[in-house]
Amino acid sequence: MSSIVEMTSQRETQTKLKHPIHVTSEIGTLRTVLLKRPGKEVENLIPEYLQRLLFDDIPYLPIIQREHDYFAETLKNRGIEVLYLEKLVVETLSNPEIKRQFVDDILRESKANINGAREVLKEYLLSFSTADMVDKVMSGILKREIEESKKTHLYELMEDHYPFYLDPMPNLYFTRDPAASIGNGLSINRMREPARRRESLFMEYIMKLHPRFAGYNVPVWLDRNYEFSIEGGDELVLSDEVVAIGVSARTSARAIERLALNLFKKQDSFKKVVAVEIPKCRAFMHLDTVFTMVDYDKFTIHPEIQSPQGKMNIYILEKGLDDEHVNITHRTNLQETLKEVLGLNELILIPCGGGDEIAASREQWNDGSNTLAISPGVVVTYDRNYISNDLLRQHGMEVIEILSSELSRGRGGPRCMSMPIVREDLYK
Ligand SMILES: NC(=O)NCCC[C@H](N)C(=O)O
Repeated sequence: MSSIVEMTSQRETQTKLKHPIHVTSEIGTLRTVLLKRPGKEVENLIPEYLQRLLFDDIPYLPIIQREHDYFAETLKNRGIEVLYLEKLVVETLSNPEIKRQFVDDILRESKANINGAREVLKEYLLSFSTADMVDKVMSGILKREIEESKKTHLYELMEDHYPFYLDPMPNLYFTRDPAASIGNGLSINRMREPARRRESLFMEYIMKLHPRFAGYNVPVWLDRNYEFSIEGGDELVLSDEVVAIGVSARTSARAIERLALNLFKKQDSFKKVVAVEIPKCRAFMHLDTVFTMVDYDKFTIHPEIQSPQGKMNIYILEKGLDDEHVNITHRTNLQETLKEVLGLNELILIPCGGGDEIAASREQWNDGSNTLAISPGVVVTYDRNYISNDLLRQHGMEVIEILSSELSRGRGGPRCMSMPIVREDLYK
């Protein structure tokens, strides 16, 4: 855990920055990013519950950690400040009263599995140091961890039935999804899948109570109590005026419209929200699994999101007559729509896997389209997607490859594993 001195100096750095969150594009030079190092939560994945926990296989912990450390080092070597979610949460909960409140909140949201065991679990969690308690909450609590004598319900004694009181949160290393920085604020998301819904509680606490963010009135464009779901993998900040949002298996049209209304009302630089409908399937769970921005005028795309005629369902939302209405217009051509909203004459879509039917499908499954831009034309990608990476290079990109054998098993790539906190503005 950081010392007060470290936290004070973090706060001084932030004061100089004026806005602790500042993201006005997908590609502006990345200054600060939030990651989560995969931990014991990954070892609590078992075959019976893989699908429910949104994994396709069980990563090998020492290797996934090594690969993640390599990712973090790659970013640090480029001068990017890396913040860790787990560390921010521990710092946020340093006050015992806040820690108790957090334990109450997390247990309430884990209600499906704890039923009558809440008091016992509360006592159990509070018996740990804050760092160990946070680790427990993230990695899950097994029924066998609680003394037999404290179990008063039949379901608690059925060890071979369902093993967890608190489910593990193995998707936490995909920091992109629970919250998304947009302009000087963020959306703290109601996540679609029950397996991930608790994840955004951490960000709510951090924004309200961590000294790096608390007291700066960081605007929350949409909070996690909103009834319709949205996830950060669908939220792409194309410029300081335009946000693209996927209408996907995870993100609802209603949440997009509400976010657009709030943005237009409260951060008036934003003029357009482009809603891009993508097929609702596991491989394409978010817009950023099939489409990312890599340079001012270049994007990756998985060709399968377009019809054979190259058509899609796209809607542009703009400020309406009053604060409760948006104007909506329909488009069908992604390339033309991007040119229109970004004011460009030319724009290149770089197809995943070079557009080859097999390579595109294989590399998209392993997040070949999911690039993290760290400045215009410089992207971090998985090494395994060699066809897509070569094609990016042929288009003049600098491609920084990271290790990907185990990280990719969770179905997310470098963009999914990172939440930009501060990016430099683009030159206009
Ligand atoms: N932005 C992203 O596409 N994130 C990847 C999330 C993968 C995770 N296993 C999930 O299904 O939510």
